[in-house]
Amino acid sequence: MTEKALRLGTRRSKLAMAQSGQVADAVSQVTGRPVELVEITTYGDTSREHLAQIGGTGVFVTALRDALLRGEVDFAVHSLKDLPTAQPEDLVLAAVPVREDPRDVIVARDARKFADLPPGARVGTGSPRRMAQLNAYARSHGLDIETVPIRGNVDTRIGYVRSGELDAVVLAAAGMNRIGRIDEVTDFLSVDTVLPAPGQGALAIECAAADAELIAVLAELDDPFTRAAVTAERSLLAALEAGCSAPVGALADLPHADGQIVKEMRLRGVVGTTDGTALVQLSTTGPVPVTHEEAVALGRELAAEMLAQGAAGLMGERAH
Ligand SMILES: NCc1[nH]cc(CCC(=O)O)c1CC(=O)O
Repeated sequence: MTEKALRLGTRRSKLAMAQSGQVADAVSQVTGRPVELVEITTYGDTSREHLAQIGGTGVFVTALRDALLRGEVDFAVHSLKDLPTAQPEDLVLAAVPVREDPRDVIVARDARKFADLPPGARVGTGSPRRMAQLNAYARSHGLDIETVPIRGNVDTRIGYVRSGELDAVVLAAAGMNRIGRIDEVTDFLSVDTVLPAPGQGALAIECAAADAELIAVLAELDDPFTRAAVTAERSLLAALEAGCSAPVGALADLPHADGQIVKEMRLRGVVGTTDGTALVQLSTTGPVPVTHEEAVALGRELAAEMLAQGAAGLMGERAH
């Protein structure tokens, strides 16, 4: 007797296929059912226009969500940092698995560290958040670098370094890990230097709100701490009224996790101008949130403090 396969909708990119494959294995384990990958092409995969012009990374998500809503697939896996903060009514985040390394990394020529890049170094990134923080660090440490806007998948981005067109590119550690290319990283950027995007390194497993049976099994893959952390980070992003391409970094973690039981969660947030001349960076701590509402409140609280310090003015036209 063969059980009917669960259908997992996925984008075709190397990163999407890698993370969908890993989740497929985990779901197979907990459900005892085979999982079949269903490839879905999104507008973001075929368009060459700059992401900002086609409405941010949300475009990657829309086609998957449409397939879920039409019942063509049973569930989908997203990079949490690419998910818009508004949750569609008929879909639920059934699981947020344990987060991987949230840091940004660089892949640089001659195995360079960020702080050792030669004068005039050209550093590729299409992310205003990365530009703002790298330029701010460079200014305060007397580093002479130029950030260069690029887009494209991981292969394309690393290709700019291999061809000599750029001295370094910035990527997410989690993505490099998932596609098996972590060995090519030449420097892991401390979160004290560059706060990651809200939700970076975490995955979201989404399915139809009506599919109670599937929701119940997917819940086994949920990590409550990761979920609380990314909820606080995304609440901050939403309360700043910023989109996924805004220059906003956020990370919720445990302040002193060295072997002790920690009851406090720290939420850090940053907003800045892409040239790095102005940054608003603040943090707050609260009891480890046990409810969704507590995590949301922590994010809102920090956003209010950041707005009081002029955060809105630094986000420019990207604020909406
Ligand atoms: N914006 C694309 C994207 N979405 C998620 C990841 C990496 C994996 C993750 O952060 O979970 C990446 C690539 C990158 O930023 O280098």
